[in-house]
Amino acid sequence: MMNSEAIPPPGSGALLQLHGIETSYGDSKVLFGVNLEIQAGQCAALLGRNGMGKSTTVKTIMGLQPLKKGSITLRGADLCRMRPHQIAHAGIGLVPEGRRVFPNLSVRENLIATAKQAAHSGPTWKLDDVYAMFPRLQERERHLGCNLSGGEQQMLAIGRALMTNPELLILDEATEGLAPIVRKDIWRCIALLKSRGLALLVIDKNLGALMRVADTHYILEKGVVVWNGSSQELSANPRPVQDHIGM
Ligand SMILES: Nc1ncnc2c1ncn2[C@@H]1O[C@H](COP(=O)(O)OP(=O)(O)OP(=O)(O)O)[C@@H](O)[C@H]1O
Repeated sequence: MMNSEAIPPPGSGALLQLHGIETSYGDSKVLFGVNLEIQAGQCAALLGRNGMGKSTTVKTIMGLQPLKKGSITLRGADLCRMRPHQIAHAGIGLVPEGRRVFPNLSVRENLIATAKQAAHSGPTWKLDDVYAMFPRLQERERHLGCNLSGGEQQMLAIGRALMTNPELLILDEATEGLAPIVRKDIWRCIALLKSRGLALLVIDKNLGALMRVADTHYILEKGVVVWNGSSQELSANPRPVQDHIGM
């Protein structure tokens, strides 16, 4: 197990590195020095009870919430002064909580709207690749985003993020509110993405599924990483989950 103080300083070779990040909403501080890192091609899980700062961490990474203190680097490049579209361009794709597909665009238009060239040399995603992963989206190609089921919207949100050709994909509660069979499909897709070399940061309530796919886990409590370690460490000793998440 590594505790959060053991995270090396910026520029240590990780794909994504958060070092001591602090974020507030107005006067109310929510993140108190979060340390986290993800290696290329690895999957990290961000765990914690409701309101502990998981989505705020994601919003801060994406430049959607201003960083008060600390540093965020992608392959050593400083993201702190970048705007959200520049961060996306640098190689981070986001599947946001609540999906947020464009309701008045068709499936195809939603996918094409975010398409861009990869900023890296890894495998790239085109429309046909997304359709191969989610045949249902091809069947519904001409339907508007607002007319899709929750599961189809989630597939579209993932497909849209993949069309930006990220090196790191962040999924915030991607299986929330979906039927079990659709959830299974989303987990299958997450495992496939990992096997294709994409790095992932996943927030989800399903610890069992996370244990199967994640290499490392970070537990957030009141805006601080209180434990981090591997799936093996967590299965050998589930105490941190009992203590900090209550599962
Ligand atoms: N836009 C906002 N304005 C003010 N406070 C906010 C805002 N968004 C979140 N917060 C507060 O920040 C804290 C962390 O919220 P956050 O959404 O990051 O938690 P979370 O761990 O993702 O939980 P959840 O699973 O409920 O989304 C909470 O106390 C929340 O009430």
